[in-house]
Amino acid sequence: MTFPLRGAPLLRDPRFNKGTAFTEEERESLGLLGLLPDGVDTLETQVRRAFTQLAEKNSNLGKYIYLSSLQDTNETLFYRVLRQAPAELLPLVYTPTVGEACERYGLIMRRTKGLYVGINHKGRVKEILRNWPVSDVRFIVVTNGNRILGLGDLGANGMAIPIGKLALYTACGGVPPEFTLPVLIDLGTDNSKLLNDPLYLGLRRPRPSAAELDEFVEEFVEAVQEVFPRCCIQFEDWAGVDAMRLLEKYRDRVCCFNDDIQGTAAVALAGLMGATRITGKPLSQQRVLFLGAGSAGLGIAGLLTQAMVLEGLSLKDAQSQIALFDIHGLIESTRTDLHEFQKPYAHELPSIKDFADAIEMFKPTAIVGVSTVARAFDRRVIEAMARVNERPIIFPYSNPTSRSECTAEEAYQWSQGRAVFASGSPFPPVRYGDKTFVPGQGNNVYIFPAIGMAVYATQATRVTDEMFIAAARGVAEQVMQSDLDVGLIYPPQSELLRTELLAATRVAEVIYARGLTRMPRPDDLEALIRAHAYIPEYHSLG
Ligand SMILES: NC(=O)C1=CN([C@@H]2O[C@H](COP(=O)(O)OP(=O)(O)OC[C@H]3O[C@@H](n4cnc5c(N)ncnc54)[C@H](OP(=O)(O)O)[C@@H]3O)[C@@H](O)[C@H]2O)C=CC1
Ligand SMILES: CC(=O)C(=O)O
Ligand SMILES: [Mg+2]
Repeated sequence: MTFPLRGAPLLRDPRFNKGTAFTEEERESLGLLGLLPDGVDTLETQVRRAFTQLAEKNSNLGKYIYLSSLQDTNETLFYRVLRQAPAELLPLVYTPTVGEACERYGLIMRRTKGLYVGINHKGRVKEILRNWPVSDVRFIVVTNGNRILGLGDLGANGMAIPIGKLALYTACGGVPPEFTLPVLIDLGTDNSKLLNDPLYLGLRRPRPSAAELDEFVEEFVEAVQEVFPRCCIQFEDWAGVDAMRLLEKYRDRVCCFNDDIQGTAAVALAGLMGATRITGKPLSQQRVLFLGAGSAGLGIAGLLTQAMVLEGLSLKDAQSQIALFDIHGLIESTRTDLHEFQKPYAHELPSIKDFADAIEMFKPTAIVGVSTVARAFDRRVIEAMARVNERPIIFPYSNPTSRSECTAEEAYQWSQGRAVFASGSPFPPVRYGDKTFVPGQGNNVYIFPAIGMAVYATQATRVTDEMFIAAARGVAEQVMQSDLDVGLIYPPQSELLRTELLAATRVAEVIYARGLTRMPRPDDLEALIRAHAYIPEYHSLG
């Protein structure tokens, strides 16, 4: 059978385009003569050229735009480049640079990617989904742009987040890119700066009520079930209250998960598992104080208590070892402004308005920053942690870097090199005394691609918390003593694909054990996962 695409349209198709790597024979048979310079490159030469071009861009946003254009032009080359240097390129296609890309999306836009599902097209969502050129979509990452990283409401500019997350499904989890679809549910924005920006590309209307939001999301979820029946939906960067409500509504009804709640929970759990190997205290003896009590905080608290229960604690005891502190102070039993999902952690504690005071009172072994508030872990906070712990666990998880609750340098300096540290966005190694610490990145990027791969390879029908615990264990088990020796509590990012394929295997074990797929169980799950992993290489099209 002859290949259906030819000539210029083939060069414009990122999935099949090889650019200068089309062979002489392919150029003859596919109508490409004269459309390319004479030289025939190997993929390796193209990779070398791409890295050289990338190095010539003198800002991170410039590098982001370059990589985004590469994705639009030649998908194989794009993923080959990402796979070659994940640790170096993740900060460009993902946090922190993706945050800057979202803030300036109207300006940097070249070619559109993904689907925009606008509330102005209510009643027509199926029609919009059918406009997507692929009929077998397996993964949608969907945001409404209302809580983009820690940057707040960025409206339709939030599209860069699903695009970035799905690129990582492929780069770090091995999910073939043709099965992925980034979606922006455009409900308008309350961000007046965007509404007044002539280059803003989203719907210019205020955000709807929660009831209207729910009704439109219901139409979307129903439409996905009909148009893409094998699709798993990943909710991403919704405002906390919406995120919690939608997850509760859909988690048992369709194949879906919320990355900010469940993915973040699993990466925090993996981090704590790594930290226990340094501090010598098991999970069941950890006391965790959160700054921020939204989707990420409550997600982590929930999964952590489940993991503590698996270590033998009662649910009540596990919950008593967790406390949350939000914009109004410590969450405690006399507070009358709490959401239902916060109440299990509203213990009989004094009313405290200062985070460092809360540390002195609660004596946590770990603090987790999911508040979006830059520098909230100040010197007093870190020193308080260092006073009540020999090895204080400090996790400033807010993204991007500009929202991090502290830097790695601050955590190590103010704790005299005793902190066990990981942050949502990356920090370079820190020298303290005669030791160099390598800060880990406590980011759900260690988890969602692994969940995606496991769901894809097994055709799972649901995503459960138990699968996230398995993913966390799968990541934690790959941390080497040599990593811990330099303070690194996650596997190195240079090995992300290998790490996530193994974590995916652990998740697949749960999927089969719980009957969450109708597929027969193969003997070798690791081989199943490996066989499904996308490899960025050219195939003969002649
Ligand atoms: N590292 C990772 O993998 C991940 C990191 N994150 C990051 O975590 C952060 C929060 O995300 P998420 O939980 O989804 O967001 P939410 O909006 O759901 O929650 C934010 C929470 O922080 C609280 N908060 C705001 N200001 C303060 C303050 N000054 N002091 C104390 N608490 C405050 C909010 O209180 P109130 O509601 O009362 O305003 C709310 O409880 C973001 O920066 C995000 O990028 C999220 C997911 C994954
Ligand atoms: C990492 C992530 O999902 C967030 O910051 O929202
Ligand atoms: Mg997120």
